[in-house]
Order: sequence, then structure tokens, then C-alpha cells
Amino acid sequence: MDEEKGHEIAFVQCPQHYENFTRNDLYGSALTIYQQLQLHGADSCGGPTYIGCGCFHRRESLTGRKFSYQYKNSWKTENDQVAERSLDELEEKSKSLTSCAHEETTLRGKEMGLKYGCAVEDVITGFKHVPKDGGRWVWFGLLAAELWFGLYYLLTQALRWNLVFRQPFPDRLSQRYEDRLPKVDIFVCTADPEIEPPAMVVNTVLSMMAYDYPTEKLTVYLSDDAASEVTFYAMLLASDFVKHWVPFCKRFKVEPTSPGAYFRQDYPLTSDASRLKQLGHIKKLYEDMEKRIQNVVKLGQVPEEVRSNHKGFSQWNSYSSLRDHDTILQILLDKKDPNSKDVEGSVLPTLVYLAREKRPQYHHNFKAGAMNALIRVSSKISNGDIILNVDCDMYSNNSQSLRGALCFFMDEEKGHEIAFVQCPQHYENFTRNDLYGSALSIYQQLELHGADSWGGPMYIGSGCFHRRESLMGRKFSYQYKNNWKTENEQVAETSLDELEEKSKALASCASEENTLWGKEMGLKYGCVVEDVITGLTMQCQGWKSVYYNPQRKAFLGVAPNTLPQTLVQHKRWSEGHFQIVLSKYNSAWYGHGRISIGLQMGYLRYNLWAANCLPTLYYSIIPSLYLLKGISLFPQVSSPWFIPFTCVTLVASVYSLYEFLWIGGTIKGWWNYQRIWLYKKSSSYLFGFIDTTLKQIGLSDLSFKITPKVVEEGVSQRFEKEVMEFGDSSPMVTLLATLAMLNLFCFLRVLKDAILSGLGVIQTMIIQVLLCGCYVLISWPLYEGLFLRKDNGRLPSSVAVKSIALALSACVLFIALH
Ligand SMILES: O=c1ccn([C@@H]2O[C@H](COP(=O)(O)OP(=O)(O)O[C@H]3O[C@H](CO)[C@@H](O)[C@H](O)[C@H]3O)[C@@H](O)[C@H]2O)c(=O)[nH]1
Ligand SMILES: [Mn+2]
Repeated sequence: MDEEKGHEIAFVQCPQHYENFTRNDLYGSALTIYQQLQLHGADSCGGPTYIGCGCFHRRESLTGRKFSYQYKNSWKTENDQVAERSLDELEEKSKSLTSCAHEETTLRGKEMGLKYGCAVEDVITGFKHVPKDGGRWVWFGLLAAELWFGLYYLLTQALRWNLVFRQPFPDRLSQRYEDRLPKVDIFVCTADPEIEPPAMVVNTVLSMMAYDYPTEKLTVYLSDDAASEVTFYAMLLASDFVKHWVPFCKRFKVEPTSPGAYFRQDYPLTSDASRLKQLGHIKKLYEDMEKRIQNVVKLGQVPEEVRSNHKGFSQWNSYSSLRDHDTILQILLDKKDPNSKDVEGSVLPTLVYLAREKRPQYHHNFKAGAMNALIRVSSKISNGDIILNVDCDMYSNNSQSLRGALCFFMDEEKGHEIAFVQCPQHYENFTRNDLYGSALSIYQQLELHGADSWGGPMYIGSGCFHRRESLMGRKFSYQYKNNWKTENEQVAETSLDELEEKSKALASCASEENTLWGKEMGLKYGCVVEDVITGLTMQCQGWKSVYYNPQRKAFLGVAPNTLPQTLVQHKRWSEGHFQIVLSKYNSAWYGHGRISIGLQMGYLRYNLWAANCLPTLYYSIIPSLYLLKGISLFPQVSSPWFIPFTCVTLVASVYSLYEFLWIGGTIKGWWNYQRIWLYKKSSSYLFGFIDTTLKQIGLSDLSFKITPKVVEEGVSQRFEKEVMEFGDSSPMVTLLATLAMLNLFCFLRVLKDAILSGLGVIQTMIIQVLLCGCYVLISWPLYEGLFLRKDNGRLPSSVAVKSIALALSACVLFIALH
């Protein structure tokens, strides 16, 4: 009878207490937890369940009347009906109401009175009476998603707090230290000659050999996880060509030092006849080498007459399969070998080919395994104090960058604190508006500079110079000093063959058994972003790192050039990062007290990539579906909340646009970046999230899908034109197509409503309509790929059928069930 709220109440439930109650309630029959606690809790969310006896009902609600806000208590206080009738008559009449037939073809048991067909008829009946204020729980979901985005936004701010830009002075380095420069070992990793063409690999190797650095202090290692004879053959040819290439580079200060890239670009024309002649000569040599490599690649194997010409090939005699072979190691060029001089008689950098041993019973640990084998093998052969690691596509584009990086390591004051110097990963196949966001500009031009102010950037794989000691697991201490060998002492005594044999043993599977490799030494195993987790532990051990982003880009590689490739790469990354969150290396606690709080946040910003998938999916599906029902989930234009809501969204978007333009992007590039960020969040990260979770409970194995570095003809044309390449019907792309269709349906439906019944519909749900409209707008390339395009890069029609069917069923089901 409460004047304000009483009319809303269908029933008042009292607890059911029992007389036969013993102190310790042997059978739990007092139901204390339910009655003294949970039902009170239920009361705060719309009221307790109806639990049978001890319940006061409003007759009207019990007979099935629905609640409406117009409803008012209006109770009879006199017994009007009964007054006139005789008692007997009344008895008869009432009797008939309990007959079986009376309920036939009525709604009793369905919409009226207590429900039939359920053993807890009381609970089901009660459920009906909770007022249905549309979308309350859904709204909570949105709130949760918004809270997440807000929190995540805070994490991203850590990397924008203070940007550090560094500028080394390599000339001063050579003035002070030229004869005390440390030895440098360069590790190039390759793993699949199909998607990492040998011609590209040797170009990278050649570019590294031509660094402006004392050649006798340089050793280049190629780790070939495919143990491919073709790649070995290419290396053999390169070890010949380099004899011409290095002196040519040094004489004419060639940039970039990758011959392939050098001849591809418009190199400066010269009137110098001798130079022109040499240029023609070296170009011919290069093309010759390239042709020979291509021929063997086409053949798929090395011709017998070539094989018999070099002893190295004999190592393949015992080869049985990709996952089952001996170590193959060949020192192709070495300072002590008189044949290893260049055409002018100068010493060349040492060049080593390595395919570590693989056995089915040993996990090879992907790139981390390759790197650790290289660390061990190189310790025997050259033992350089500085190690540079690049992916096989990342050629050196700046022959000074090695000296630049050394400036940091050799700095008298701070140099000894530095574990690694990371350079950005730039890409050669870059288009103006960066359709796939593959330039990673925001990370590389902004956030990593931000990380540098907090103790240094993450180790992100390719293009990173390491201190060998920190990579080997040494902890930083304040007593530590740089103390570098400048001469090759070890090798002096042994013969080359002996050295090869000894080093081989270090690349065997057994050499890691019962050691700390992969745990405390070298790169960490068990995580697909081995680089990030390794860098994090180094920083937690007290080391600093440096972000070195020289004006002339230090390295250039090949970025993914189709949508599925991009999504797969990001799936791997998000998966690896999420593994870190779930491991003991989670920077929130592992980093606590070891690295600065800004860096902790910075790591979490990446580590939590995958966690964005659920709120994003929620936000891209639910508000749009509710459009179908006409239920508004966001503040109305007239609501005071409308202003902060739109302001936050606008300011965040405008700021991110400003940021993007500031680092040299275009408006269209920003729009593309928003799209790819949305797509990554709703597909790559979701799949990464699921896979990591499955791995965690042991249902799935670690896998490392190598990013393809070749581009087919048609694909590359579309890439240049910035036309999105969908190519295949991967589940990730199908998911994106389904989301796009779903939003399109919802949007069209609202449009239809607006046309038929006026703009009022849109007005009450303006934010929702805009959200859905933006989704449709940003998904435009998907609709084109589904329906408008004819080229090979479009979406297969099977995806169109699937996505339409899925999206339609979702809409229909939603309308039917709600
Ligand atoms: O079993 C393997 C798998 C990969 N690789 C090599 O590892 C490198 C990285 O693979 P890629 O597919 O090119 O990775 P990206 O997508 O470019 O990934 C980035 O992120 C990776 C971590 O996910 C780092 O390992 C990379 O260095 C970094 O460039 C390549 O040179 C591969 O040849 C191996 O040597 N052995
Ligand atoms: Mn790569």
C-alpha cells in the first residue's frame, strides 16, 4: 500500500523458517544462505523469487495482468459479488471453478495463475513479474565495455607522456674509439624458402656485410630453419658476389647496401665514366647471381654438377626431413682463408651458414630456438660483444646505423647500462595511406619514443642491437663496466675445419638439455613474442634500452600486403602478448619495483591487446541489434549526459587524428588505421584470445605462422592502388564480413523506419544510429569486396552467402527471442 512504489509490487515473499531446526542444521534444511542472504540480494535487483509458501500476492498479477506504469492500486473493500447470493448457490458456482473441464482452452497455467509443467511452478511464476525495463542489463554491458576502454586509454597515455628522441654522433665515435670498436655479430633468421625467397635473404645478408665498419670485426650468420639447399646455394653465390659488392659500396658510399634495393631505386646518375663502368659491371654481376638463384628456385633443387662442386652440400646427405636432420654449418668466408679476400685484397666479414639440428622429439622453439643456437655457435666462431638481429627481409638501409647504435653502448656515462638498442621496423612496400596500418606508425614513431622515457623500448625482434652479455642472462649491477674484446683470440689457434666441427656441436638439440637456455639464458621459450618477453626480463634485471630512430631509416623490410596476412600476424602478436599477461612475467607484478610504472603500463598496453576483443564485439553488435527493437541504450540528445558522452568521443577522435597527422600520416591513412584497428580487435584479437586460453588449458599447441614476404603480381598491383585484398575465406575474414552485414541490416532497418514513420526514431537513438552508421561507413571496402568487385582479391561468394545468412539469423533470432 506504499503510495509511491506499492503499485509495482506483485508479491511479498517471506522466508520459510522451520520449527524442527537443530543448532548445526545437519541437512542444511534451514536454507539459511538463500533466505538470509541471497533473497535479500535478489531484492535489490527487482525483488526475490517467489518460493512457494509464505508469499502474499496481488490477485491481479497472479491472474496474469502485466505491469504498466499507468497501473494504480484500486482495491475493493467490500464483498460485493457474494452479498446477493445464497450460500448454497455460491458453493455450487465455486465448485464448478475447480472442475477439470474449467481450464480447458483457457490460459490458465500459461498466462494466468501459476504456471504448469515445471516442478518449481512458483519460481517461474515469480519471474514473469519482474518489471521488464528494456535493456538494463544490456546497458550494464555497455558500461563495462566503456570502463574497459577508458582504462585501456589510460594505459596508452603512459606512452605519450614524454617522448624521447635520440641523436648519436658517429663521427665522434670514430675519433675516439676507431681502433677499440667491439666485434659485432649479425644474425639473420630465415625459415621458409617459399615465403622468404632466397634472393631476398641474400640481399639482406649482403647489405649487412657492407656496413661501414671494420670488416675484420664483422661476422654475419644466417640461420636457416628450413635447412634449404637452395638458400645455401644462394649464400654460396653471395659469398662470391660480396667480393665485388663490398669494395664497390665502400668506394662509392652506396646506400642502401642491399644490391637488390640499390638497383631498384633511381640511383644517382653520374657523369663519372669510371664509376659508370663499374656500376654497369656490378649490376651485371648482380643480375647474373639473381638469375642463377631464380633458376634453382624454379627447379626446386640444386643441380648435381653444382652440388659436387662444393663440399658444403655433402652435409645434406644425411638429411631426412625438415624436422629431422643434423646440424649443417658452413663457414663460407673467413678471415684466415686467403680465398676470403675481396677483389681488392681486403679482408671480408666472416660469413656463416647455419641450419641447427632438428629432431622430432625436441621442440625447436621457432625463432627463439634459432637465435639461441646462433648465440652459442657465434660464441665459438667470433664471439662478438654486440649482436644485431634482423629478420631475413629487413635489409640495412643505412650503413651508418651500426656505428650510430654503438654510440649508445659506448657512451662513457650511461653506455654500460644498456642491454639493447632497438631500431624501428620500417617497410619498403609502403603506400601513402597505409591500407593495412602495416607501417605501425603510431607504435614506431610515437609510442616507442614514449617508452624510451620510461627506461627504454621493448625488444621487438628485427632491427635490434644487443649486448651479448645481457642476452646471455647476465643481470645488471652498478659495478658492471664495458670490457670488450677487440681481437679474435679464440679462433687463432684452431683450424677452420676443427672450428666448424666444434661449433656444430653447439647447434645440436642435446646441447640445450638440462641447461638454462630458453629460461634464464638467451631468448625465452614458450611465447610467440619471444622478443618482447625477453626484453621485458632484461629490463626487469636492471638493464636499460634505447630507441634509435635515425633520419635515414636503419632497416627496411616487407610488411604484410593482404588483409588475411595482416590479421594472422596480429593474431600471433596478440596471442604472444596475452601469454605474457597470463604468465609469471606479467609486467603488472613481475615488473613491479623492477621497472618504472610508466613502462609497466606501456607493456600492459600491448600485452592486453587481445582483451579488447570482447568489449569491441559487444559494442559493435549489441547497440545495432537494439536498433531493431527501437530501444535506446545511450543518452538522448535532451539528456545532460549527452554532452560529456559526445565530447569524450569527439575529443578522443580528433586527438588521435591530430597525432596521426603529426607523425606524418594522411587523413585517409588515419581512417584506414581506425578500420584496421577495429578489424584486428574484432577478429585477430578474438582468435588470439581464444587460442591463448585453449593453450593455457592444454588444448592447443604453440604455433608460429611466418609472415609471407613475397607478393604475387595481381596482388601487388592492388596493393599499390590501396584496394583491399581479401583473397581467401579464412574464418577471421568471414567474421568481419558477418559483422559488417549485421550492421548494414540494422542500419537499413532504421533508415526504413525513419522514412516510414519520421525522424523521431533516429532522434531518440541518435548515438546508436551514428555508431551503426560509422560501422557501415568504415566497412565500405568489405561491402565492395562482397558485392561490387570482380578482381581476384574480392571476397569469395561463399563468404557472402555465409555472412548474410549468419547476420540475418542473428537479427531474426534477436527479434524473435526478445
Ligand atoms: O621457426 C621459425 C620461425 C620464424 N623464424 C624467423 O623469425 C623471423 C620472424 O618471423 P616473421 O614471420 O617475419 O615475423 P614478423 O611478423 O615480422 O614478427 C615480428 O615479431 C616476431 C615475434 O612475433 C619477431 O620474432 C620478429 O622478429 C618480428 O619482426 C623471420 O625471419 C623467420 O624466418 C625462424 O627463424 N624460425
Ligand atoms: Mn618479419
